[in-house]
Parts: sequence; structure tokens; C-alpha cells
Amino acid sequence: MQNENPIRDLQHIPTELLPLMNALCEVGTELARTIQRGPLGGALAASVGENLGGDTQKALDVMADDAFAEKLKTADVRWYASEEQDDVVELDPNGRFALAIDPLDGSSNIDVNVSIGTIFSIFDAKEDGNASFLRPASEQIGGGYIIYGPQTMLVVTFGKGTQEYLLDPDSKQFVLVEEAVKVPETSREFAINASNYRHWPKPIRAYIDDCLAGEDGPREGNFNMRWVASLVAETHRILTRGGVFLYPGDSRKGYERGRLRMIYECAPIGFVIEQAGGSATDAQDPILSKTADKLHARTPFVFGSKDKVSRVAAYHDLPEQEVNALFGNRGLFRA
Ligand SMILES: O=P(O)(O)OC[C@H]1O[C@](O)(COP(=O)(O)O)[C@@H](O)[C@@H]1O
Ligand SMILES: [Mg+2]
Ligand SMILES: [Mg+2]
Repeated sequence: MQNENPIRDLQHIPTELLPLMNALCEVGTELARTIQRGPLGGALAASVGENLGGDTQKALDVMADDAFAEKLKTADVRWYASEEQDDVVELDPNGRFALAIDPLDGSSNIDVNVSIGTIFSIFDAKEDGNASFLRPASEQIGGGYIIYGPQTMLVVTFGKGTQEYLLDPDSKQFVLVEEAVKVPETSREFAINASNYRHWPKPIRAYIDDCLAGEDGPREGNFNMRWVASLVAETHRILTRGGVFLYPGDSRKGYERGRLRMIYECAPIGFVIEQAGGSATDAQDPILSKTADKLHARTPFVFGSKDKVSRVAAYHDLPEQEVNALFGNRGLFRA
């Protein structure tokens, strides 16, 4: 049964965005139930096609996209841009907002019962659908994600800090649990898909080499590594525990600009992280200063605790011989 008030605590949600946020939360609650029922290794994870980015679409990707597009028709949304659709779709010609969405993030984790999510970004609608999204990420008026994990949570910013809401399984309402999330500054964790090491650019290799060298290296301390392969799960860990996430561009065909999509993955996660006191870049420049040149554009992405993100950028400014040096001879950075 549908809840009249999908969100219980409304003080941080701009009034004009309430129909949109309610719609996202209603679908999110339904998706959480669907995921809990499964079967995760069966029907929900079955491959059903391919999207424009060349990713295999799972049944749950398509189910989630259909459900959000349908519910958002009556939520003041004019333009809808989804990972699962080639082009921008007009939902309501009178709608005031433009919403970009990764309906189901972390699809490769559906069958293994690991946290997955929905990522969304909100802009004021322009007359033109594409122009509503192909603009600086700093023009977002809202952004966030719903994580379907041991707990279902909504994490969102409207430019005044980052808030966290927990889906209460009894009342089926999202309840405010944290009004001002802060990325912890000290953490010795990094997250990267290390199987791509040989494809990375030299500054990224050098940064990771120095982390791996631990106490014996220039950082003079040991690090821990995590890779969930769900952007929402990595974001949630970094918001809770700090650290740094890297998905750089690399030399594989099609990965020159990394894997993650600017408009409905990196821009909203970058907004959430910056509003929580962290940093987000394309490895060098702030992600919020960037404008995608097409709807499904990819971008290298680095985010997390401020000092770690700026250190990654600094490795890109090192002279060639310093990047090439073995960690033992790269004396520039100290922990
Ligand atoms: O499999 P890889 O190359 O490590 O990539 C993992 C990344 O891909 C993603 O799953 C991409 O998102 P989708 O599942 O929405 O396509 C991210 O959540 C994750 O960070
Ligand atoms: Mg994704
Ligand atoms: Mg997805």
C-alpha cells in the first residue's frame, strides 16, 4: 500500500521539490521491497539488453527505469534523462524540473546481495531538454542517492549540507537521521579497481604505488583497500569513514575517460561529497566546474577526504622523472 507521506521529516526539503522527492522515495521503497523478495540470482539479474553506453541491461535496471519514469510524470518533472534511455524524455511539458537518473547503480552486484542504489541529479528545466543537462554541474539544485543495503537510506543535498534519511520498515517512511553529514578527514583507505593497474596513467600508478608501499614508502604509513564495484556503496562508506575513491581514465578502448557517467553519477555524487566537506574532481579539476558534452559522457572521477583528493591532483603536476621514479626515490610527498 502506498504511503501518503513517504518522507517523514521535511525541514530540509525545498517545498517546490517535495512532489519530486516524494516520487523518488515512493519508487525507492517499492524497489527495496522488490530487491528483498528476489530472486536475486534469477529473474532480477537476468540480462535483457544493452544500453547506449554498451552496458548489459539487467531486468532490474529496466524495471527501475520504467518505475521512476512513470511516477515522475506527476512530480513537476519536465525532462527525464536516464542511463537506460538513449535520449532525454519529456514527461510533463509544464514541469519545472529536469531530473537525471542512474535508476539502478551497481548492477553487477544484484545477484550477489551486495548494496546497490539509485543516483539522481536535479536541475531547473530549460526550454530545451538537452540544454537542461549539458550545463555546469554546479548548477544542480539537488542531488543524491538511495542505497538498497542492509538498510535502505536516502542521502541528499539541496546545497545546504548533506542529509541522511533512513527508511523505517514499519512506517515505510524516510526518517531524518543526520542533518549535516561530514566526510571524516583522517582515513587510510583507498578504493580503486586494481585489476586495471597496467592501464592507468602514470600519476595514478604513482599515487597507488606510494599507498601500497606503506610504512616503507614516502607516505610512511600503511593503507587499506576496498572495492565494492557499487558507486553508491563506495560513496556511503566514504561519507561514513572517509578515504578516497578513484575511477581514472585508462588506456583500454572506451575507457579513455573512465567508466562513470558525468550527468547521473559523478555530478550528483560530487555535489553530495562537497556539501559534506569532501572534494570531488576529474582527477585534477573540481567535478562541479565541469560540463558534460553529451548526455552519456564519461569522466574520470576521484572523490573523498579533501587532502587525499588534492594529493591525487598534485601527482599530476609532478615532473615526469618524479612520476617515473620508484617510490623509494619519490620524496616529494609525506603522509
Ligand atoms: O566493474 P568496474 O569496472 O570495477 O566498475 C564498477 C563501477 O561501475 C558501476 O557499477 C557503474 O554503474 P552501473 O551499474 O549503473 O552501470 C559503478 O557503480 C561502479 O563504481
Ligand atoms: Mg551506475
Ligand atoms: Mg545503472
